[in-house]
Amino acid sequence: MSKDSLTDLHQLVWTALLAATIGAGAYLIVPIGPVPVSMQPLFVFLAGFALGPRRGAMAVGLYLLAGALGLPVFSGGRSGLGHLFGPTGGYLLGWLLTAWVCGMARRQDGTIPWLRGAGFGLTALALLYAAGAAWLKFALSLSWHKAWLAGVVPFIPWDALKLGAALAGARYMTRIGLMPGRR
Ligand SMILES: O=C(O)CCCC[C@@H]1SC[C@@H]2NC(=O)N[C@@H]21
Repeated sequence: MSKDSLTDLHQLVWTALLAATIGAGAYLIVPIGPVPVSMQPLFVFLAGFALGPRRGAMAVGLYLLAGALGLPVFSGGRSGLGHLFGPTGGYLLGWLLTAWVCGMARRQDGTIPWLRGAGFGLTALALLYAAGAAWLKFALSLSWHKAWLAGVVPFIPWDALKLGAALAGARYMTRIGLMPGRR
């Protein structure tokens, strides 16, 4: 097998693995209202940081496809198009962009400097909140203020921690040579 095909296979395995971990994170939730605190974003951030923009977004795409087709991978083990386009649909679809923007922190040589990672990560998080809260507002006919209170405020400290953990995790995985190189 050539080195390029091995790299492709390695990337494919990690893409599938990270898609599966996002699904596993859907079972680690704290239901606090229409939007739960969940571990899914940790793995979405990790997919972006560890795989880069294209593969990171592919991992999320794979995850969304699995959920849309009926696998119980959305928060609390839910599934289906009804949930994908339900009140939390803005976060779910927004994760494609989240993973992409986190992935942009990854340099050509695979390194992710702390500051660069934090910059792209926080930008990704702000975009995710904008998509998630705007969708929530229209799905549940909330005021902007209520959408902000239910869809953004309670998550900020936890998501900041998840972002830091994902960044540290991706840097470590890259440093020990666990992540596939670029083609
Ligand atoms: O219904 C789903 O499967 C998606 C849940 C979305 C949860 C959002 S993601 C951003 C924010 N951080 C959390 O921990 N929960 C919300």
